[in-house]
Amino acid sequence: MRNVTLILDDGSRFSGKSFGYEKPVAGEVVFNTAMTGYPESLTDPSYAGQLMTLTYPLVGNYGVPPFTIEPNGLATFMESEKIHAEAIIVSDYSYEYSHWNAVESLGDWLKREKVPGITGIDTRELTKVLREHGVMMGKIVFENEELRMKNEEFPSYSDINYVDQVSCKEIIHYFPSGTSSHSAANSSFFIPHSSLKKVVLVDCGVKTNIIRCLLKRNVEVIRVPWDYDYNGLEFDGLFISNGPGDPDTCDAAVQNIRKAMANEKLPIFGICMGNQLLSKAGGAKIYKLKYGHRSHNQPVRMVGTERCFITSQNHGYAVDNNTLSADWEPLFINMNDGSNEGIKHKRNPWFSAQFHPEAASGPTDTEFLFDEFVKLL
Ligand SMILES: NC(=O)CC[C@H](N)C(=O)O
Repeated sequence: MRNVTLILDDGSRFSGKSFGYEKPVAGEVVFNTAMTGYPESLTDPSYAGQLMTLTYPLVGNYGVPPFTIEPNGLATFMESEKIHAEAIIVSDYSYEYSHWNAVESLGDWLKREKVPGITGIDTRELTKVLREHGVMMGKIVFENEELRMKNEEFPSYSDINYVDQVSCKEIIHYFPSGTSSHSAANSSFFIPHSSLKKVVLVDCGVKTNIIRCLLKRNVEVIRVPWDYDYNGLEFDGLFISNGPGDPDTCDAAVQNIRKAMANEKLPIFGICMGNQLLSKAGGAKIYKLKYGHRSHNQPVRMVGTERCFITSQNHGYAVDNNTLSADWEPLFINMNDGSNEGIKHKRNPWFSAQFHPEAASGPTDTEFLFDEFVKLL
């Protein structure tokens, strides 16, 4: 097992061993405190550009499910078509695995997808450093390659438009019957008539379980590239997806949402990046959290009620509640740090959640938000 060093932007170093693909990588080092869910998290496009540290110490013991694809083109058990995180950092990788649905080990999957995995890292100490300092860039350097990497600059996470890298490049039309069709984004696309409600899904890096949650509610989903102007199409609702990176790099999406808002009756629902882009379209500002929310047990309160939900989360930016205009109000608030967890318009059917109601992985307690959206269509 090759020795590796994780070097943070502030100079801190952590030594470990490689159990994945051997390739030096750099990215924003973040931590996730969930106890399970590495197949879903690794394939969540919102982790693009990030080195994912898992604080739960024992990782890999339930292996990896098969990468089977459904007739509609969606992966059965994964959240996208490949691993998007730059690397995974764990304390104690389990070489043995056992699970009814496992077909390979985490290490073999990482090697196949050319993604580094490192074990033997004191993830408790690493997380303490990130909590004190805030998230920072880091690189994984392999033994005997230190010199080559030494003078390489850390890229700046917030300057890169990761959404553009992970969004679909063509329009994909999904039907609840379990099929799909593709059209080039520059063709004159029209939505064929059917009796079902149609949702345009702005793909900033959508997780497949969001598409599954919509299809399960018997709506057609028209998935479009993040910067596609869908405003000439005929549809019943607009959905804005999760996605990686800084929402300030996604201006084209914000402009299109603003145009869509000319129709005050059009239902709009956003998740995570979708909450941030809807907020920006409404005039609010976004800031970067010190170390983000990445876990399965983030408590949020529905504003105006005493109802609290345990949610699955993965975000590093947040909407500044103080910058919401008079037409908008917070819909959910984080019980740990008081930050915004969703917004809603006071008159129009427009709302969003900073957390993940589709879970995958994590608790499904807030999946009812999809029901609320579909009822509005
Ligand atoms: N999962 C997401 O959509 C994350 C949104 C954004 N990239 C953030 O980190 O805040």
